[in-house]
Amino acid sequence: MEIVLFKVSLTSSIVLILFFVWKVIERCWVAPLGAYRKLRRNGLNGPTPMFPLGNIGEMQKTVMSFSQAASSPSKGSRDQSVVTHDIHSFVFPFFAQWQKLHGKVFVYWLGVEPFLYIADPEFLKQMAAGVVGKSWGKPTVFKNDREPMFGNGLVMIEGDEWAHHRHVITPAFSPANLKAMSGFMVESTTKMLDRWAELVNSGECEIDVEREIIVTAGEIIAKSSFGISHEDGKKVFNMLRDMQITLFKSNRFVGVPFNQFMFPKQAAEARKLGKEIDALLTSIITDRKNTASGEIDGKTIPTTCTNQQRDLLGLLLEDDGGRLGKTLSTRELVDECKTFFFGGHETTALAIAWTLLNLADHPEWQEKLRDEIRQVVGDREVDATMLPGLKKMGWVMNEVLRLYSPAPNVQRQAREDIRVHDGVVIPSGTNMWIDVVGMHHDPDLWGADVFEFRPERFRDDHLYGGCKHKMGFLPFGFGGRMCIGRNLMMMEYKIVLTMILSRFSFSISPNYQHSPSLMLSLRPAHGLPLMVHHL
Ligand code: HEM
Repeated sequence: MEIVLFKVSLTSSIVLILFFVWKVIERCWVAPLGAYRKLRRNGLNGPTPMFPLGNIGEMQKTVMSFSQAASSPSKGSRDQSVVTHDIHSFVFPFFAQWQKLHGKVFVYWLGVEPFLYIADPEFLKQMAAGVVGKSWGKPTVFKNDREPMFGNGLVMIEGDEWAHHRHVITPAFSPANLKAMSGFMVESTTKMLDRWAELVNSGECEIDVEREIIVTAGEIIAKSSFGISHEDGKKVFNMLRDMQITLFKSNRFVGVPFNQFMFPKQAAEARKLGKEIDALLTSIITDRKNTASGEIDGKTIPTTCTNQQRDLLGLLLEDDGGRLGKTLSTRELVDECKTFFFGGHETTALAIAWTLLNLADHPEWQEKLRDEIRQVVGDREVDATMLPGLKKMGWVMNEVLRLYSPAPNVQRQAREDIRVHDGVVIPSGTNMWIDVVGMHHDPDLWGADVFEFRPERFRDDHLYGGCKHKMGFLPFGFGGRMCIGRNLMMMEYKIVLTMILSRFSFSISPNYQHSPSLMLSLRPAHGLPLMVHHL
């Protein structure tokens, strides 16, 4: 009997081990090889991958040799004190190199995941023509990787679920609703500028404006999203930032099978932070829901207290005959609040920070914007109604979003086969990496002055800045999945910049090193120290 039992358990263990080995082989070689052959049959080629790492090894080597060349004092090296806008080969050296060999559309591999690289707006136009918003997917590898940040929020969900969330959330971002948030922006910016004034008065004129503005934008988005009190806001903000840093440290091998086991400490830390953040947001949302329903612990509360706050969460909770926020569960609202935070604060802050760098480099544009502010705002406190009058500021914003797009790429996944043109079909499951920085710095699209800071290119063509192709300027993405927060961003950008320019002038600090780098967003690798002076 014992021998029989032993044989049965031995056989099941062997079967289990064989099954596991087969799964590994299938995941690491068979499935990727099948996808690789299918892509080649469809005329989509690129650098040769080495499974299971794909092209990650080559990418890391290119980055290393590029950084060594950039830091070497030999002839031809890059002077980091000079603000050159020719940054594509600096931010994505491997894409710049592969473009030379394979053109503006090719396939590369992150681990066992194929990515279709696209920097050709005409190809993008043809590809996107027949795909509606809810038919786009998001790369599964990033969904897993960024789950603690975005959960099942709008950035990550797909299909009917995405259509439902987008439909519920869109009205909250209407210009009329956003107007109520300008007060948060003025309040937090005043606090930041008072701090700058103290520093300057005490003789400390060098300020890392990137750090300062990221903190302020975090505070603004926390207030605009969930309207929480300063202390709660700070707590959620710090936890969300810690999580972002933890996740960034552990995402070097995205797409490589079992990569989640490579950084167990960071993964556990992110999970722990994720749970704490979710618990705090859940309690905030539950309180707000109870307040909205007019009941706390079964007791009716006075109607004067049930008026929802005019922040995004309040707008999503507003009862509109059962059509709006009531249809999002607390869990879904938690994920959307996290999504607004991560999708909204760093991108907006970086747009402002890169603008300050460019204005520091072009004092004549500081003056032009100050003149405009004097005419449009005068001595009054800036508010949302004045912003459309700040036209030149709009050109500057677009030019900065072109040269230093805080979202340097757009990521999508084909949920079904997509026919681009005769002979080229993108197979279902293929991920897409649309290289926004590549297109924004392409002389074929922008002409010989592509690397110059020339906001006036948006004077004559305020939507596309004279780009030769309408899909060549994509700071907020494209189609039905385009950024939902762009109006909020524009409002914050203009309010914060108006307030800074009205109180201070600035120039580039001798300690600034120009190194735009990819850290989820496009950031200055060594901060952004400017010399700040009272006007
Ligand atoms: C300079 C500032 C910003 C930039 C450059 C930016 C850029 C982008 C880009 C490129 C996308 C992807 C679009 C696509 O797939 O086609 C996106 C999506 C999104 N953004 Fe923004 N964004 C900014 C500010 C904001 C703000 C302030 C918020 C909200 C508070 C926000 C919330 C979102 C959300 C929720 C999505 C997902 C939309 C969807 O898939 O339906 N963004 N953004």
